[in-house]
Amino acid sequence: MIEMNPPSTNIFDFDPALAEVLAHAAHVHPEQTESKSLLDCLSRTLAETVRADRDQPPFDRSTRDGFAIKSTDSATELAIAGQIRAGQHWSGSPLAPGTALEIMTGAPIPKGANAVVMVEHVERTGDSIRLARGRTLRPGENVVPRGAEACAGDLLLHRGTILQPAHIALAAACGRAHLNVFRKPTVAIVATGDELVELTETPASHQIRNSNSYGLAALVAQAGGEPMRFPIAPDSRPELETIIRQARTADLLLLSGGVSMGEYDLVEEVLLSLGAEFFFTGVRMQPGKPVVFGRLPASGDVPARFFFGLPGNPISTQVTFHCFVEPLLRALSGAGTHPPHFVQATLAEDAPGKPGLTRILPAHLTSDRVRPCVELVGWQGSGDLAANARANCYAVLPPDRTQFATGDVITVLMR
Ligand SMILES: Nc1nc2c(c(=O)[nH]1)N[C@H]1C(S)=C(S)[C@@H](COP(=O)(O)OP(=O)(O)OC[C@H]3O[C@@H](n4cnc5c(N)ncnc54)[C@H](O)[C@@H]3O)O[C@H]1N2
Ligand code: MOO
Repeated sequence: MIEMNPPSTNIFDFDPALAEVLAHAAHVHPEQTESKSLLDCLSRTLAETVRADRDQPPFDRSTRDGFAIKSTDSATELAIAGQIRAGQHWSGSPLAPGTALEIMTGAPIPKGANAVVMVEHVERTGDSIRLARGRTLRPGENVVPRGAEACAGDLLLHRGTILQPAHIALAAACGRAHLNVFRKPTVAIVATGDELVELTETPASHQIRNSNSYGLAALVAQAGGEPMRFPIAPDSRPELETIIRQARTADLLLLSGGVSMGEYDLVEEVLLSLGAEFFFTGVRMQPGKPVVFGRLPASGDVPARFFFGLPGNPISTQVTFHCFVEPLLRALSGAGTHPPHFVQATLAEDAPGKPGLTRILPAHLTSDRVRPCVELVGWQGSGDLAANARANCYAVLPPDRTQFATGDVITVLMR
């Protein structure tokens, strides 16, 4: 699968193109790690394993405010022998038959008790209680036994986990104020095109603001990379070459624009002159058809580097990022091989396919809590950033049909 072909002949269907990226991602094993304080680890990739430092819960825990009793006593009147709050433990003698201990949520179950009856489910008379009429209590009810969630030493978080708030909370429960995470991969972003101006400049009527560098930087940061924005590269071989030589020091190189058929689309030519191998130079998809994926050889101290030439049209740039760049970037950040985030949803309106092309169109996903529904967002083509901002996902229309009908279940690319 991993082979080198002359650029212009290497056009893939969508699925093989994705398989090609994932095949390369599977060989990526970053090594550099750093220790970070726990809250700085959000969205970073864990470079170690986290084990339970003690049983969780560390004691048989009441899950309700109520009374700790022996379940076999539940039919009788019980004398209240004392109270246990969360943060306390019962230092008196084990619960005697015919007695109950008032207990709060989160408090340890005293010896002799095996269940908790909720305070709302008892009738209290002075210092004694009785289960309310019709109430019964099973052994273990409203109690989580010691170690039921995890035993000391159990592996709770795997190396390669992308740390979400749920993982941060679990690491905190294990007493981990710091974690070892993989160093963020650096990603050079080079926008090409003579028509581009930076945000700080006032564009002339024929000029375009360099929005792709910002869109890509945001996508890179969201996907766990460290964006490095380079100056705009003009459509000139020597200047493009100089910027690519500087940018290849990053772990991954992203170029936008200059990959189509035009006379000034020089990106592939310059990459080839630098010894690049090309895995694909186009994908039968829309938008994003001219997308290029390859690798620059090692040069001096700089190891071989993957690169993507992303089409300059801003929605093509973003769609091809989600489909191809993000999986490789995740691998470079230590998270292993992850395909893009696809889900299934029901089409809420008819949608036109294009035989031979996988269409990945800006769309809006809603859910009526029974099933997710998706509808296309009207757009003016792959330069329409306003339509893209109105969308929250992309509808994936496979290449084998001219028409998709309301009610069809289709794939959706999340972003
Ligand atoms: N004869 C053909 N023409 C085109 C083809 C084709 O197959 N045959 N493919 C079309 C498709 S599809 C796309 S996508 C574009 C991609 O072209 P490039 O990657 O070479 O991009 P450019 O021509 O440089 O720019 C396209 C478009 O995007 C705007 N752009 C570029 N960079 C930025 C940026 N950094 N920020 C904002 N906007 C940007 C640029 O101004 C153009 O409007 O080619 C089609 N043509
Ligand atoms: O990627 Mo091009 O924008 O298909 O339109």
